[in-house]
Amino acid sequence: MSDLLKNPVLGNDDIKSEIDGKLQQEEIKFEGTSKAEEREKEMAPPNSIHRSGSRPQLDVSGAAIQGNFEEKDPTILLPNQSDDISHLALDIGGSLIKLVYFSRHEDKSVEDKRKRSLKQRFGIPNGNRRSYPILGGRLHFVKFETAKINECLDFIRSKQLHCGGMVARWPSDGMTNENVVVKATGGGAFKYTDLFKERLGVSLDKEDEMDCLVSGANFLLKAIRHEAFTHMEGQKEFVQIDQNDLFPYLLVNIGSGVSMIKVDGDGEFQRVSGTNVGGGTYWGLGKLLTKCKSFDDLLELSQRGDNSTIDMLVGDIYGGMDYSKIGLSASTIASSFGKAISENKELEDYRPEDISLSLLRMISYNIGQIAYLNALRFGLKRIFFGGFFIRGHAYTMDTISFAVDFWSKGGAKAMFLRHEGFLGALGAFMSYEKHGLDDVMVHQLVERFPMGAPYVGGKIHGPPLGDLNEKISWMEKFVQKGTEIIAPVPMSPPGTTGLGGFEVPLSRGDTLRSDASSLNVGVLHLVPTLDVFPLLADSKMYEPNTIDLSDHGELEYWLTVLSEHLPDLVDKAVASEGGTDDAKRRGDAFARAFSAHLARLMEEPAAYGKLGLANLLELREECLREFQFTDAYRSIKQRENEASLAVLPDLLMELDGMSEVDDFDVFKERMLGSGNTKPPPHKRALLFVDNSGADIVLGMLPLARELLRRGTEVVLVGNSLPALNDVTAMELPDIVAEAAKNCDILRRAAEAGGLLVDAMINIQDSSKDELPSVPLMVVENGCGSPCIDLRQVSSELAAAAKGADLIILEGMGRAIHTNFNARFKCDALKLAMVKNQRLAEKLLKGNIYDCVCRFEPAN
Ligand SMILES: CC(C)(COP(=O)(O)O)[C@@H](O)C(=O)NCCC(=O)O
Ligand SMILES: [Mn+2]
Repeated sequence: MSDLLKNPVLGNDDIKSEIDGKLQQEEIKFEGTSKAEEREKEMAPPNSIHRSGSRPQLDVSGAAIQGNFEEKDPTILLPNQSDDISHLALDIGGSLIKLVYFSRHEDKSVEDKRKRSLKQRFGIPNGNRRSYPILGGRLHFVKFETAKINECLDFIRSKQLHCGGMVARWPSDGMTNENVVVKATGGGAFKYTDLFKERLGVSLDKEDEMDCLVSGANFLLKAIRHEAFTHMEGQKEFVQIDQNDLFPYLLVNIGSGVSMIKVDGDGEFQRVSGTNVGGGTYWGLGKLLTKCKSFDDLLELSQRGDNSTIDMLVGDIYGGMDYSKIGLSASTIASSFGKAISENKELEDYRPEDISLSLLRMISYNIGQIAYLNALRFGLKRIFFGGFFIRGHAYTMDTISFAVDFWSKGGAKAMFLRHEGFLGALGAFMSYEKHGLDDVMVHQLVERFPMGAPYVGGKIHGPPLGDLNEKISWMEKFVQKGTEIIAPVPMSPPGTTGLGGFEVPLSRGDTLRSDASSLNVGVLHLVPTLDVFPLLADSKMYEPNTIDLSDHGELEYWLTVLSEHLPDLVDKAVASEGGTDDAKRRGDAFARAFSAHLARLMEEPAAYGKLGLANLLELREECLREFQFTDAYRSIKQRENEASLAVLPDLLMELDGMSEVDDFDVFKERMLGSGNTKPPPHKRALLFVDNSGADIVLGMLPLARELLRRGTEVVLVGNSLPALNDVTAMELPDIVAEAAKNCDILRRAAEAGGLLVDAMINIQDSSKDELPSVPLMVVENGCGSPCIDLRQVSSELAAAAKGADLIILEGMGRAIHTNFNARFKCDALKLAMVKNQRLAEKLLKGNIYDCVCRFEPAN
């Protein structure tokens, strides 16, 4: 099916950088429009990323009542409000405060003529974004120690999370906090009511803890693709939950104490059991026995422990033998802490490490066992474990998993949740009447992992980061201290507890993570305009990534490739911002941040969820944007486009002079037919374009022209945000307009597609009396990466796809790294140059710079 050919036109990454004008930084302002903002609006690509300014402020200019004036509490819209305004919910537990807040951003997408004409053509309804409730923004997850509640209050104040959200109540309470009510659950919601009123002026609206745990868990399991995972013998495996087959399940929440809840549906549950031996027990007893100051220290200690010095093992009783008749190996714990009774030792004679591990195993095993017995009692196959006791700690999870596996004889599996500690807080958030999350779909959520935000799923330390400058300083500080942020190093095999039965861990220390410093929780972006690409043959089975990074060798290889490319990318990024000192400082911070991501992923590949190469490449782009490099290749792209446009007329002449277009068997037959049969042209082709310059101008546009000539409508699908030298949807109309000056076919089609509205002035050979042409259109794909995950594309692409019967995916990122194995409902052509020797050999049995042309006709 796959042919390898040489093609000099596709792909071009070897381009030198050039200094470009620096983008002015965003200014937060209250009224009017600053020059900086006007400039940014002009330059911002559709749905451009938000550039966070300093502290969020309310801009009440232009405030207007939405809906009925007679209503008691009408909604007031703040049209000029441009920064984070949040909804906040809290879970105040005995040990930790968990906080979930939502920040909404101004919709910066530009409704230009191209978009208006697309909307008409594809029947996209106006305002597919609900004006209220809030949707389109970010969900943040933050935690604090309850003992340091003042830090939490400072954080809320500094971010103004207590200011009541996007709506103010009319008319009496306006923008003051007086009648602002914050949803809260957990015992602290009662205990700290007065403190919140005193310090922040807000009232805590108490929500039932069990209600919250269940609705938080249900939301996560339905809305996040890789939320649940199993953890056995050090191996983490993500589990795809079928939304329609979620219930019933047992939810085990391990906080200070433990609740076991049988969940039968949304809001349908029963607390069937629990145990008072939980996280508080581990911490409390551990503190007394080891003098450890914190839970995390205690957990850390356990990693160096050997519990056999203190636990009584089956072998201790049976003279080193297994008790195989009842399935107990010699190394099975017969009695936790049991050795202490027969030895003439005092507490000081035991190592704190051993005590901590013994305690951890005792408690985790006990919870796992009770959970399984309850699952058995109610015939539940699935058990999900949450709560901050787990802390992503490999040993804890392995111990719980072992207990469930052992007692169920392999019939039941323990599953864990990435947002383990935030179930209650999320549930409290869900209890706001209008939060907009009720019917969020998996494909509308994108998780991102911003760097430099110690409060975002990170360790509890330092003041909240306000702006980019603080973030950069934070990165610099870490580097100076030589801690945490380290360059990628050759890695050891993925961590394993080597549990292999309920035995002494074979490996510990470095390979066992306590994970207290990185909770593996990112920021959840809600993007209501994302859709599943409707032409996927089977969206449930679709896997965008071709290369599986769970293979250790692949992971190491690609992390090294990205690490080696970093200096060159930083040079380009800094040059794209004028090479100023500020740009250099940001470039440095970006390099450190991205290196830290790579180091983190080397250490724990599944830290950010299921990892594929596409995620890595996207992470790099996101990281660039985080440090305000909005388009590192901007001037390089421009120069390449200009150079290519200059030779386009010659190429078109050459192509027109050819008797037959270079082609391959099946595609050729589909396009040109054989013998006397002339196949009908495709109705509409979607061309997923890739790079700027020769790639688009001399490759994809001439291909589009051939299709148009045959009467096929052409939709050019470009990126929503810049990524490397990829051409964006915003840039395409100008490129097409330039190309159209040399080509009637392109010109008429672009005109018919609404692309040339403003750009028709200099057309040299326009004749007015031509027949109307099939249209050439441009849509954005919803991505800002060199790869594309077709489960999450823009609504305009999804709409355009509905009438398409040919898909052309072009470029290494879109056609090889992702979608190489994707199957579609219609004809699909995958074209790419392979710019990596190893990939060329392994995947295609070819060589670097070979080109792939893969044609897969519709079934
Ligand atoms: C980043 C890319 C996917 C972009 O390729 P494109 O999609 O533009 O063809 C590709 O250049 C890539 O995989 N680069 C790393 C390969 C290497 O340098 O070996
Ligand atoms: Mn590209």
